[in-house]
Amino acid sequence: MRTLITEPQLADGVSRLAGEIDRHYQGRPITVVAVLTGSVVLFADLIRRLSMPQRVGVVQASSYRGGTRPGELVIDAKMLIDVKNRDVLLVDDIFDTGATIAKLRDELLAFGAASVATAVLLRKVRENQHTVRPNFVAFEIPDEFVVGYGLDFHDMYRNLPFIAVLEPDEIAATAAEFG
Ligand SMILES: O=P(O)(O)OC[C@H]1O[C@H](OP(=O)(O)OP(=O)(O)O)[C@H](O)[C@@H]1O
Ligand SMILES: Nc1nc2[nH]cnc2c(=O)[nH]1
Repeated sequence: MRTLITEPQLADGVSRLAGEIDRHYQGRPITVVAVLTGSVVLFADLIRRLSMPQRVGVVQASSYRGGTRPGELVIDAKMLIDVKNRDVLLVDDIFDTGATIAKLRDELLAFGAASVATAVLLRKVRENQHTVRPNFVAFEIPDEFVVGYGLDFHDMYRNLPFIAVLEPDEIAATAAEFG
């Protein structure tokens, strides 16, 4: 695999992201919502760097089940805490097509959120992206399938402390063993 973003670079990026979010909210309380599963590593690091009072919740969204291309987007909001009249910060690991963020944003507004802002670690620079853009982005990356720091392939690699691009032979071997 080829490292794209190292562990120290990730730490700097998350601190930068937290600084931007802090400056935006100016100490106002927020409800931070993690998009499971990919955002768990970013989420744990980010919320500890934010300085405003926070309510913390989760929602699940999944569309890349076992592949490098999106399939049907399934959202499970059973574990979501009440967001009515709250300023919500939705946190995800990556904005690729943007379908996940766009749909979740609409759902949170439909649940009565007062506002919804979105923060992502990575935004892919690619064509055919949703026009709804994330408000806070730590890194822009090229259009390649990445893993690590929460991002998976067949639920593997989420534990890597860096972001890497998988080589074609690793994609084939991982699919053969864990697919
Ligand atoms: O911008 P998009 O094209 O919608 O892609 C981004 C989404 O894809 C990944 O989730 P995935 O469906 O792989 O589920 P996971 O979080 O459980 O890995 C990632 O965590 C984002 O939520
Ligand atoms: N692991 C992983 N999941 C994604 N979901 C959308 N894009 C990506 C990606 O590049 N890597």
